[in-house]
Amino acid sequence: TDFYKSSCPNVSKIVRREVQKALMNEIRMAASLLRLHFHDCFVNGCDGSILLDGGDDGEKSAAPNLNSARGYEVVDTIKSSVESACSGVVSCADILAIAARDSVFLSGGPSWKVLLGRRDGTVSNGTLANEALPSPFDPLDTIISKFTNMGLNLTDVVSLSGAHTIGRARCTLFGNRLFNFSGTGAPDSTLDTDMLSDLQSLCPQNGDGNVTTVLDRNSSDLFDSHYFKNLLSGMGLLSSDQILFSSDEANSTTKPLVQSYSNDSGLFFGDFANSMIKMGNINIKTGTNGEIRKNCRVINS
Ligand code: HEM
Ligand SMILES: [Ca+2]
Repeated sequence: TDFYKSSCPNVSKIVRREVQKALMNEIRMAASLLRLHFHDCFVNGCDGSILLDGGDDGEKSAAPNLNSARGYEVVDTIKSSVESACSGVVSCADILAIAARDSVFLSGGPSWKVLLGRRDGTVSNGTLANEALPSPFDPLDTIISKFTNMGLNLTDVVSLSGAHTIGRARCTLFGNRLFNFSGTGAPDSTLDTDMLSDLQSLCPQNGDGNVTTVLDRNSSDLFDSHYFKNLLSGMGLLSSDQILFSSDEANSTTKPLVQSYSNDSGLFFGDFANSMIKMGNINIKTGTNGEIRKNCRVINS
C-alpha cells in the first residue's frame, strides 16, 4: 500500500480528487471506471492493457469493450495530474486500481487498501479480451469458469457481480430476453413482468440497440445491496445477472450467496472489498517486467 510513499506521496489524494471531479460531472463515471479496472485485470492481468490505443487488434476494439467501455478521457486527466506531481513514477494500472476503489467508495460502497506497484504492459490483446471476459449471454458454468481461470472463486463471482449495483447497459445486451428468448417465442420467464413491459417499450425489436438503462432499477447511482434484492424478485437486467439466482445450476453454486448478500449489505461490502483486492492482484507485472507508461494510451518509445 505504501509503494509510492517516497516517490509519489500524494498519489492517492490526487487520484481521489480527480475521481471526485469526474463524478461531479457525471455520476455514472464511477461505474465506468470500476468496469475498466475489471476489464483490464481479466486480460493479461492488471497492467493497463485496456488503455492502449491499439487499432483493430487491441482490447478497445474487442466486442466486450467496443462502444461499451468508457472513461478513457478521465483516466488521461488523472494520469496528467499524477504526472505533474511525480513524473514517470506511477503506472496506469495502479491508477485504474485506485480509481476503481475511489469510485466505489464515493458511490456509497466499501473502501479498502489498494495494493500498489503494478507495472504497465506493452501489449493490448483484443482476441484474449473476447475469450476471457464474461458475456451477458454466457451460461452460469461458463461465467464461473471464466472467473476460476483467473484464480477467483464462487464468492468472487457473486460479490463482484454486485458491481452491477451501479451503471447502465445497452438494449443490445439484454434485448434477447424481451421477445423471443432462446428461440422459445416468449420472453425470459425469470424476468419480472412489470419490468419486462418497461423494457419492451424502451428496447423494441429492431430498435436502437445503443439505448441504455440502469442495471439496478432501485438505486442506480448508489453502491448498495439492491442488486441482490432485485435478483430475488426477477429484476436482474442482464441474463448473466438473473441466472446467479434463477438458473438450476445456481441452486448448488451462487444462489445461497445472492440470498445472503440481499439481506446483509455488510457481508456483501466485506466480500466485495476482498474480491476486489484479489481481482487487482491478477497476474501483475513487477520488477523489471513492463514499464511505467508516460501516456496511458501508448507504450513508451
Ligand atoms: C459476471 C460476469 C459479468 C458480465 C457478463 C458482465 C457484463 C456486463 C455488460 C453486458 C454490461 C453493459 C455493457 C454495455 O451496455 O455496453 C456491464 C456493465 C457494467 N459492468 Fe459488468 N459484467 C460482469 C461482471 C462485472 C464485474 C466483475 C464488474 C466489476 C467488478 C462489473 C462492472 C460493471 C459496471 C460497473 C458496469 C456499468 C458500466 C457503465 O455504466 O459504464 N461487471 N457488464
Ligand atoms: Ca490487462
